[in-house]
Amino acid sequence: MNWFLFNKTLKVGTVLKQRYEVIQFIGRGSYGFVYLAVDRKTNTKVVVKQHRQRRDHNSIQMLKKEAETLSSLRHQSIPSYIELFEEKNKWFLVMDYIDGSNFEDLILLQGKSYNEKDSLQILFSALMIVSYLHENRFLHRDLRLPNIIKKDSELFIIDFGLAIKLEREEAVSLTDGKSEKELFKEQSFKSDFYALGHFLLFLLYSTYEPRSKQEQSWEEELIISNETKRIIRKLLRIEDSYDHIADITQDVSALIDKL
Ligand SMILES: Nc1ncnc2c1ncn2[C@@H]1O[C@H](COP(=O)(O)OP(=O)(O)OP(=O)(O)O)[C@@H](O)[C@H]1O
Repeated sequence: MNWFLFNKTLKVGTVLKQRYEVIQFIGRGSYGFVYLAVDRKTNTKVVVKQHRQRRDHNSIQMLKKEAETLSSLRHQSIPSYIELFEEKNKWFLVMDYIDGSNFEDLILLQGKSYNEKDSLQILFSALMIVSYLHENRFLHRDLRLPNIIKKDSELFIIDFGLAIKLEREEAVSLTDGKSEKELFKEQSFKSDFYALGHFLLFLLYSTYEPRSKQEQSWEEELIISNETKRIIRKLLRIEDSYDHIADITQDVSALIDKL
């Protein structure tokens, strides 16, 4: 197989299934290409993900798994599944397009900054969506800045490529010398809590102005309340971790009211 030709991206103007017209190439993900397209049937913008042939992954399987996850979720803050299809030996997944900006772009490109209260309010909105996932026994396992989108004042979570349905939760306690990667990917709800801890830290760092040339720990660098520090420590499992998402939501909401 000619890998290069197989992995060529679609041209703007290509119409798939006589329905989806590619209008923009959005990006190259770990296992596929992502396009913005217009659904001629509904005249709305959609996202089309195309698998990319890789020697080391079964990208078709991954795309199918993402389609299965998306099709079993229904939430106003998660893109709706439209369809999965094969055309000319390539597989495509179509979903709603969320016309907003992800937090990586908001902070790094647009220079947005979030104070302690803003950051906790954003975390609270993310927790509402993750609660829905966890209630349905799904773990997202990739809650990073590029996968959390803000559209007007609403938050959305995208990219269910690594999500899994948890049949049986791994018993996990403290970090036990695990690497960051292992903590993100663990088959436990705590892996999403861990990612949300990092998400909160990134939001808080958006207002950070270095006061010393020496690099310090986040607890020394960030000027935030002890309560927020404690929430982060628990999310990152530096101390007694959270067991249930409802406990996080409760702590965050009580603290927002206080600040
Ligand atoms: N439903 C969507 N609405 C808006 N933008 C989207 C949507 N899905 C994906 N994108 C955009 O395309 C980019 C890549 O998509 P996605 O993260 O799902 O692909 P991936 O192959 O899993 O990538 P990665 O390796 O970065 O995880 C996202 O960062 C986002 O900018």
